[in-house]
Amino acid sequence: MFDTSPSVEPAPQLSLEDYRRYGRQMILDGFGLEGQLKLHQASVVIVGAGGLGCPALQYLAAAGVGTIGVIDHDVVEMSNLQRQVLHTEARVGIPKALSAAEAIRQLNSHVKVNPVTIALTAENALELLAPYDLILDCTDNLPTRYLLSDTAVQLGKPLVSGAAQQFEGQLCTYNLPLKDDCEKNEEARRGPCFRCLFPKPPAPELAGSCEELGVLGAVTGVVGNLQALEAIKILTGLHDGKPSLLMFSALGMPPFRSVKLRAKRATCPACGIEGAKVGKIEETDYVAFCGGGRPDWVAKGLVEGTRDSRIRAKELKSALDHAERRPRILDVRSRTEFGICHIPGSMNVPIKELLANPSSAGLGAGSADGDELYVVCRLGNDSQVAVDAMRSAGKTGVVKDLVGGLQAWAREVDKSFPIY
Ligand SMILES: Nc1ncnc2c1ncn2[C@@H]1O[C@H](COP(=O)(O)OP(=O)(O)OP(=O)(O)O)[C@@H](O)[C@H]1O
Repeated sequence: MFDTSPSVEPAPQLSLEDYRRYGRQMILDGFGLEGQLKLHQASVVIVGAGGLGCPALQYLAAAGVGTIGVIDHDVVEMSNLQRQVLHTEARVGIPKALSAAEAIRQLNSHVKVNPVTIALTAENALELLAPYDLILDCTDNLPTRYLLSDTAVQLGKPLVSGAAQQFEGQLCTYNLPLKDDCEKNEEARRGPCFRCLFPKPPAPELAGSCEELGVLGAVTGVVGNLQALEAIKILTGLHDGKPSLLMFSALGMPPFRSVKLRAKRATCPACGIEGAKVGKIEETDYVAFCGGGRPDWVAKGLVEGTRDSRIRAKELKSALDHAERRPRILDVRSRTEFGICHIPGSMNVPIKELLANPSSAGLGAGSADGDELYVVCRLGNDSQVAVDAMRSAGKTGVVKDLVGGLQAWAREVDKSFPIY
């Protein structure tokens, strides 16, 4: 017997153009019209429109995710174009969130894009992330990673986190809704959070940045694409709901390895059953918690109360030209680097030596403890660590570090300065 009763047609909610555009993925087993409609109704927020965020955004927009938020406080620079594939030469200097939004509109005008051009901080994270179903961590610093994880736990949302450096990358979804778990408790039905895996941040000297260590653009492309794929699988129900940590090494054979993750840590202060009240972690100073150099959204003075310990390149130039008593400059790079180039009249105390004895640093011949002292390095990270150490060791008077280091000096003050 054939079933001759009329089939119940789903109310068509996609336009004819949508069927043409998304047909190749809609014919996949397990995806179908239903999968496309789920993407259509979904909202995803991407924090960081850099090396990971650009490919992730591109594939999520192309796949037809209905609403996409893009949060990034930085502007496009020429050195970004090697891997941040949504930005262009013509958009150097404009905010990355706006540049990415423009690229997405050109790719898929049906996607609703919400660009946000300020940094995600403990003060605004709940408000900025709450409207979305799923969060992508495409950032490059530990304070933001802990902040995103804690906020995702608090909001009960999955966090697809990517990382890439040099030839290597990592992918993990935190707070993943589990499928093969019959626990009744909603909180227990989620996978581990970032704090479960990394209860303590690594020592600052072990957490290098792409700016310092380099990264191959295609590596961020691989990880960013995997983040988009993971998000699509979760949103359409194709994900197996088993948390794992995927490691990628471009030079390894095989290049991919993955480890299964166990349940969340019972004692995790963010999400563990025995921890503090779930999702109610009290952390607010994520930068202090992680130690080390401040991320650029703090360093550039984008957060209240951080400006007074820093000086910009043009201000330093003016202080050197006009001060009655010439301020001293302390260069904390290695002796080799100092030998290549330095601002005339600078003293050199390499950062390691300075940290071993911060109380006497900066006191060159003929100087007094209260003199103005400006600390410089190549990029503006070690100089912050130096200033913090000197202050903690009781140094008084004006002690500031140069924002963006000698690279900023070469960019903004002395174009012929031979910084490498
Ligand atoms: N708290 C934050 N809020 C918003 N965006 C963030 C935050 N932390 C980092 N980001 C953004 O994440 C992105 C990380 O991408 P990536 O490391 O490729 O870029 P980059 O910082 O421009 O690189 P480089 O360090 O080489 O200059 C950056 O665009 C950065 O501005």
